[in-house]
Amino acid sequence: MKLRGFTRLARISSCVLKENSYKPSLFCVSRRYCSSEMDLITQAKQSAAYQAIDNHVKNGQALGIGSGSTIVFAINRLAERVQEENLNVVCVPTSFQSKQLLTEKGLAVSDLERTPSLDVAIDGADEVDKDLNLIKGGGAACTQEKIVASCAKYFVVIADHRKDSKLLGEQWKKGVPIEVIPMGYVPVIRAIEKKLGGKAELRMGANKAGPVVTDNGNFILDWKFDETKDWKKVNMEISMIPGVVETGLFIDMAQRAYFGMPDGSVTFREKLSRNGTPECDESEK
Ligand SMILES: O=C[C@H](O)[C@H](O)[C@H](O)COP(=O)(O)O
Repeated sequence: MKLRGFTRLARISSCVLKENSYKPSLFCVSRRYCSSEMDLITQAKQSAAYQAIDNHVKNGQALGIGSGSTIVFAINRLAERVQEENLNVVCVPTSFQSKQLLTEKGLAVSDLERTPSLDVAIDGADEVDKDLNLIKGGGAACTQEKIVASCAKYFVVIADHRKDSKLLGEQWKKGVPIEVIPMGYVPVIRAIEKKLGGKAELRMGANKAGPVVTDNGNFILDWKFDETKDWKKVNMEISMIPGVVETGLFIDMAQRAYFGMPDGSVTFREKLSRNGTPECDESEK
């Protein structure tokens, strides 16, 4: 299978996940995409974002577009491709931020009322574990991001190398973001700490007095946990607490994650189906 000019490398078919990479020396991914003023992390974000847009976006698609600093590069690249290749794509944003960026770039914006079924969703992450489970919500956008990702046939994550972990919590030390209804935030904190231990805190605004308010008018808790968890169970337990709107745990949702590396290469990890073949993004064929 060809990935926009790059040959897919050998499969590790006995594993549930496949690791692969685009080397800068062979493929010049980031050399093509990066400018010298950028620092290495910024370059890594851009390389991953560009690779994902180049591999997964095709004419006629409906796309879910995530939020955060990495997605900015994906939107830039998408706008370039739409203009250069005259692509007809429609984008469903996951936040005010991504809606505004898409609008500024002149890209067609839709919503889940008009476009409830998406071909591909692309989004950043705060951490990605070896099984492609994610922590998201560092920018308080996890609820809309999870809804949009759940509407996509294929969900792609883009991140710099710092986000790549074996286990959740290894790199990301700020805890699991949890969106809550404002009047219930204290009982939710108490319930989480009683059931699961750790410490949950109300996220406070940086340049605003008082708490961070999400695009949905809610608050965000950041739950710092003590040890590695059964994340599927934890996610369900937290979701059951009255007052919880959504968690930033994205369990078993992502099919592929691209990581921009400090040397300019891009690696990816993808989920394989039971017979050892990748869970395909149909548009990639
Ligand atoms: O709420 C924010 C989102 O989940 C972001 O996708 C996540 O925080 C990653 O953001 P960034 O690309 O800025 O690291």
